[in-house]
Amino acid sequence: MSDDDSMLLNFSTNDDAAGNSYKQAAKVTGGRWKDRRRMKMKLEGKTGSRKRRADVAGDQIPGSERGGDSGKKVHRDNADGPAEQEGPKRRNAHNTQGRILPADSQFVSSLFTSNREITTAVNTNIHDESVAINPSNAPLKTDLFASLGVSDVLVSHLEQKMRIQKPTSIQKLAIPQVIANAGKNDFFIHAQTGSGKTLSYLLPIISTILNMETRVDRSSGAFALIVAPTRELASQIYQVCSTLISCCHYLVPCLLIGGERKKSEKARLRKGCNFIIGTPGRILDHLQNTKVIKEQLSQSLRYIVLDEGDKLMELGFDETISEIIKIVHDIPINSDKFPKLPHKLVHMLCSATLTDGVNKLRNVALKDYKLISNGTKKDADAVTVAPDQLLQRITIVPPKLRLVTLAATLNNITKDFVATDPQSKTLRTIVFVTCSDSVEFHYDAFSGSNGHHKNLIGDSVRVLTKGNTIFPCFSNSEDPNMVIYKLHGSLSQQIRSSTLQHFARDNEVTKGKHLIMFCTDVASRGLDLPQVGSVIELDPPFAVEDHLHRVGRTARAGEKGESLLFLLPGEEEKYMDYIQPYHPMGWELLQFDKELLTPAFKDVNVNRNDKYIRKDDKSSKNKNGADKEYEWDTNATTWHLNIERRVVGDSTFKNLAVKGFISHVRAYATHISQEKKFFNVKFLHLGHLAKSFGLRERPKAMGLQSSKDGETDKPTKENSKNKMFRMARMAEKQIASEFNY
Ligand SMILES: Nc1ncnc2c1ncn2[C@@H]1O[C@H](COP(=O)(O)OP(=O)(O)OP(=O)(O)O)[C@@H](O)[C@H]1O
Repeated sequence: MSDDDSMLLNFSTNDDAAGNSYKQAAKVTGGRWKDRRRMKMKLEGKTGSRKRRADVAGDQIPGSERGGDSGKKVHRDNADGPAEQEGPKRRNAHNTQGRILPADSQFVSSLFTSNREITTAVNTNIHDESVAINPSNAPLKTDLFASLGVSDVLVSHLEQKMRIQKPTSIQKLAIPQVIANAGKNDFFIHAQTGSGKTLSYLLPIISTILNMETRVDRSSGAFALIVAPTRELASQIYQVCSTLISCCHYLVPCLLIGGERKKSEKARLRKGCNFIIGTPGRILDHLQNTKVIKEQLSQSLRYIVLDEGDKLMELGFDETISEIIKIVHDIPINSDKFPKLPHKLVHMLCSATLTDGVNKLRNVALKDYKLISNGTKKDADAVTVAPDQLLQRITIVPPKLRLVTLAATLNNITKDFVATDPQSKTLRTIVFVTCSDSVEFHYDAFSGSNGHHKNLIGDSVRVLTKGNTIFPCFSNSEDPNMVIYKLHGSLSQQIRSSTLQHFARDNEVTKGKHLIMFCTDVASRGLDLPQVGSVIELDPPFAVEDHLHRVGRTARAGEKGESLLFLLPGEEEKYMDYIQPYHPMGWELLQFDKELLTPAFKDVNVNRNDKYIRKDDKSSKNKNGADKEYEWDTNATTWHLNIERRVVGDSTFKNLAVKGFISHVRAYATHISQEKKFFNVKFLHLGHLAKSFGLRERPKAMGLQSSKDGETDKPTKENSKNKMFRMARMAEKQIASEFNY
């Protein structure tokens, strides 16, 4: 990999925004010192000591064929100065064949050249559209909750208030068994994502409490302790529980999660509650330090539920869980007080996927357990598959083109949504990346380009406003119907909760809009968000189980849903064979250029962030003086150039790009060992990958994160590639959750 292999040097700063003069605009601060010096000399009317050939081999000409692999020379030659390279002076340069370029040609970047070849020619797991599909996690057609032993009050509440009429298959299996066998067995509930596992443990617990026909209230003590791996999931379970028991106002739930004030949690515990729901660390903290929680649990506690068991283990909560179980076991049960409740503690473990971690937790937490699974294989090693109705798509995209292909994908989804004349509907898309820094970069890249947005919730939600042209389907005159969100573990708990709430609720701001959330795996587990039409995995997950959980945010409870997985050409292509067993209904393999970029970028005019071209260059107009329409690949290239220009011109954005890139590479090194053969940091083309963060080259010459605008970057002793590998190795040794949360 050469230093500047296919890296672009021919772009200008966004002087539009700054309103600067030509000279100021040419003050490019990024790039290598040689390039900056050459540019400075040029501006001062001096020429460089060494004349280079003026050939422009490999550069793209609008409408010309893609290809060519001689980017290196081109970029060096084109490093003269931003305005000039794309301006009229350079228009008579030669192309690869020595042909004089037409006067109205523009030089555009080499986004489409020097990319690694895609070797997968045939889809080995074709999704057959002609096969009729029954949604695998949908409610059943004939069964009723009443026949499963659910209390009458709950049944009518479910039907009338929650619009839930029929049980799903896992609920049909779990509810009667938990009601009948509680006290004799523990339970391991294992079912697909979105199949209603939450109700499959809450309904039998609440029904058992209601069916004992003993007067209970908040002072009766806590009957169930429910532990979830993330604060978001714990809050969601708390919401579901609150909604369910709103039909019996005397029952009260209590939420204990990290990030909240312990003092107010203590006060709530003191008032009394019947269900304690929380994250492991905070629950253990209260068990060890808050006297009143033990009083709440003593005598009444009968159920302990560990939701998303594998994630609890993956996040390293095994010791915490063991400690919680030990403390809880030491609290005496008074079976005389509630004789109709189970006489001993019932442990329940829930998971959509089975990992070694779950097996370990099963051994720690469950005794004499019954497996309740709606899988085809009735053993604990059954493979969980993606919901049948999920339309999985996969696209193999060269690293340089990841960002622009993502833009195209989001653009296409929006266009399709707008075509349905949504009015009061809301569409949601979740984009998964591996680390917080990458979330920050993508969030800003897709929302903060030109200040045409409205910030909400401490700037974690941005409503795009008129004039925002970041997506190719928008023009200055259109009102963009997109709201962009970010969610990751480095945000404060308050912001995380408010952002998620805003994303999940339909309101005046979100009505008729396409809501796009950039997030880490913090949103991959258990979250039940309404109308999520698409999930995009821009970065493949750290482990295949996470893939199932991520795609499981859509196609829930029988609804339709689509997901798109981005893979890189090369070793990552083999990942498809690896995940094939999880997708028995097959997938569509999309060609990123024909099926994603072309529909998004053809027949649109991508705004140039370069006023010299737009205002003075007649070549950008057609005979009638209107803007000329370019080929889709030129539009895609221009779109990408706009991002690159922003990186150069906006030091804050540049910092986000550099941090995003570095963290992305570090996170890449933390794929689990079984999957390293597909995701090995050594296979990454760092230069090309940097481009997908809007960087001209990997952040060697950019001084990593330390350089301030206008300052010269300090030379580093260590070769940046080695440094990247060293950091990756270091990161590997650290706990993987750093990147998740
Ligand atoms: N019987 C039912 N009929 C209709 N909708 C249901 C039914 N049971 C649950 N749901 C809805 O299905 C959605 C998914 O439920 P839930 O979150 O419990 O799934 P899950 O199996 O826990 O998924 P995950 O594994 O992703 O956590 C929720 O919106 C819930 O309200």
